[in-house]
Amino acid sequence: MESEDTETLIALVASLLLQSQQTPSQDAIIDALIQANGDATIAANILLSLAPAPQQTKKRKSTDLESWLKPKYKARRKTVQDEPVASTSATTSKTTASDSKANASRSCPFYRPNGRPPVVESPHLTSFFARSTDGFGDDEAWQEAAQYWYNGRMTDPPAKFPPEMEEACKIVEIFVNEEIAKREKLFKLEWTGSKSDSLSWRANESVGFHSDQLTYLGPYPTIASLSLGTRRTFSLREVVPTDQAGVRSAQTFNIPLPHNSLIIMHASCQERFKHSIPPQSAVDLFRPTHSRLHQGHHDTGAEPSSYRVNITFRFYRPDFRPASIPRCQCGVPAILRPDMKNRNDEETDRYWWTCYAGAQNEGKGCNFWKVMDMKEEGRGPYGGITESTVSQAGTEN
Ligand SMILES: O=C(O)CCC(=O)C(=O)O
Ligand SMILES: [Fe+2]
Repeated sequence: MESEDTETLIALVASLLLQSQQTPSQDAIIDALIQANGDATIAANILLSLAPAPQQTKKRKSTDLESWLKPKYKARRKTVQDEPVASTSATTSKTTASDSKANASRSCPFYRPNGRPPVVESPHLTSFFARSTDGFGDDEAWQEAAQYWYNGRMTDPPAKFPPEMEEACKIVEIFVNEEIAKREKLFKLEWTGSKSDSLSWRANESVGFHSDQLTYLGPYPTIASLSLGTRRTFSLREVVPTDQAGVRSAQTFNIPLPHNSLIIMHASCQERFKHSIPPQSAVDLFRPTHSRLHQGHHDTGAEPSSYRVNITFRFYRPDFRPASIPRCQCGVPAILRPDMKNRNDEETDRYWWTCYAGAQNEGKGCNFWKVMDMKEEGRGPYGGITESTVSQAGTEN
């Protein structure tokens, strides 16, 4: 029994119950499996014999779970795929954006992810905005790309930047480009300017350790992230390459993000670090300096609150335009991830295109996996945005 995979057992019990149209909670299934000593058929029968009554979810002592299932159960819930490498890849700053930007975000539609995302546990509300037809001229391809924001799930077209966000975006762009210009080291694969085509808005409790997917951003992106409201901590953890694993351990940097601060994840941050907003049992209440009244919404006044809004600015690169993104057998755009564990220098960097459909299908995707070949795929050139590209990216209708 111990050799059985917990996930498989749970899935087996659930499938045995399909006919009965019973959908017991995962805890109830685990409970029944414990009672049945790991036999899925017996566990299913136990659940079937229980009327849909409260006993069904009755929990055993946690020590049972601890001793028998917890290690595997925990692994399933693990929020990271790789283990924790080094360089200074992020800068923070107080921004000049005013509190009114928070007001703007309150009018946004939002999406609450259903259930538990399989890779990153992130209890937050999130919404995505795309800059009005800023997708390089005439097509709305970037709008389509943005539709896959929610864990690979196709959604309605994203909202366009409201005027307040457009204003905030322009302030952030100037600031980010000044910071990029100050940096001495430029990676060969990085772009030397940044223009934001998309905004994602999150009202967070926490976000698990992850590196942002590079699908439409390409390698070595610059990502700027504005924090409004309650101060939280931004954790940055190195991913130590496999060949250095025994030699040094991962470093974690904890960076406070007070209200109205901007953190810039510079080129190489997504390749070498994972970031998170860890859960906090106690937070300092944010005391707004003025009323947060917004048209059509309940006036929350200037009451202290534990609310935090994060607005992330991303530049969708033209050489990663949606039409050029490979689709897997599931018909969903593949996602681009760096090989974080096997990178020692830029020359040997590798990126993978992989199936993302599983994020919406209980982990069941296809086996699509392909190393990105920048040359063959016609991507680049890198090392800078030409003047004409900048102005093209900046075209607004
Ligand atoms: O809330 C934050 O500051 C981080 C959000 C984040 O990591 C993301 O949107 O990818
Ligand atoms: Fe992120």
